[in-house]
Amino acid sequence: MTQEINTQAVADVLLAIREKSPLVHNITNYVVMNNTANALLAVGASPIMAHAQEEVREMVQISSSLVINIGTLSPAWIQAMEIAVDQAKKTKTPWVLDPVGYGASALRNQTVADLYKVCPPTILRGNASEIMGIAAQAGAIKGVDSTAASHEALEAARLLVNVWNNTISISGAVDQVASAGRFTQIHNGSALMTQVTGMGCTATAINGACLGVCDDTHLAAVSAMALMGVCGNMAAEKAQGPGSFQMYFLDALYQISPDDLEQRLKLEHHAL
Ligand SMILES: Nc1ncnc2c1ncn2[C@@H]1O[C@H](COP(=O)(O)OP(=O)(O)OP(=O)(O)O)[C@@H](O)[C@H]1O
Ligand SMILES: Cc1ncsc1CCO
Ligand SMILES: [Mg+2]
Repeated sequence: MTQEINTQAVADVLLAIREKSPLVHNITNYVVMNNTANALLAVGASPIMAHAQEEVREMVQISSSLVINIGTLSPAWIQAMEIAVDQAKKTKTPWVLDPVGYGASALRNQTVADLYKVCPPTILRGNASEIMGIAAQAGAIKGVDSTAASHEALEAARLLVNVWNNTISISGAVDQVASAGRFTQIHNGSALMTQVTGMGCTATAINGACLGVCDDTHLAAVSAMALMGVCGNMAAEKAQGPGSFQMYFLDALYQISPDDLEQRLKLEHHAL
């Protein structure tokens, strides 16, 4: 279902998360496991972190969405990710991929390719370099500039949307979400977010929460980056540095209201 993308629609997604508390199954990295579970709880979702091959099918079956993050890979985890994605395909559970560090090693590149072979993600959420790397691998663009700004990655996202017909979310100073025919920019956030590890991974987890309550994948992806950005603005007003920013960010996810979104959210829409 395609819905109009505006502040009210984002507020409705937030309220639905708080009302339904969707179970979000995460296979994520060691660095951010605690931060992302706390972020999901603060926004109103229910996190479960589980990566044993023996149980991931059952976890996907009872979850509203699946989040896969390749930040700290090992062979057993990769197998578990493939099993979980296979189960998500069977149960039509929406899933989000965070291709952390794509392009930095053959293992990361191969893992992403193998997961795509099982089933392409409902939402691909990465930074500009990662998205451009995946587009280059898919043959969609010619080369990768590792210092790519998110506007340079938009063309890569457009081509990936054409190949896979899914939603691509590119984070950066301005976040950009691209789906078939639609492209939304989110002008919020704070530079302090780059000084706390795993804010991108947190964004990916929040995408999982939004997908758990919203069938419109573009609206879900925009809502996630809107919540991240506005909470980033709220936290930055109080923080004295990365430590207190992390604390205030978590509080902002817990406290954020439709009014806060109304006052702060800056969305911009374009045709893709
Ligand atoms: N310069 C900036 N100004 C405002 N917000 C920013 C800036 N850079 C990043 N952000 C915000 O920080 C969050 C994470 O985005 P980022 O692009 O840093 O992800 P990432 O590179 O995947 O991070 P990581 O892998 O380290 O977790 C997003 O919500 C984004 O909007
Ligand atoms: C620092 C780091 N290393 C692997 S994953 C991760 C968290 C940010 O993505
Ligand atoms: Mg990242």
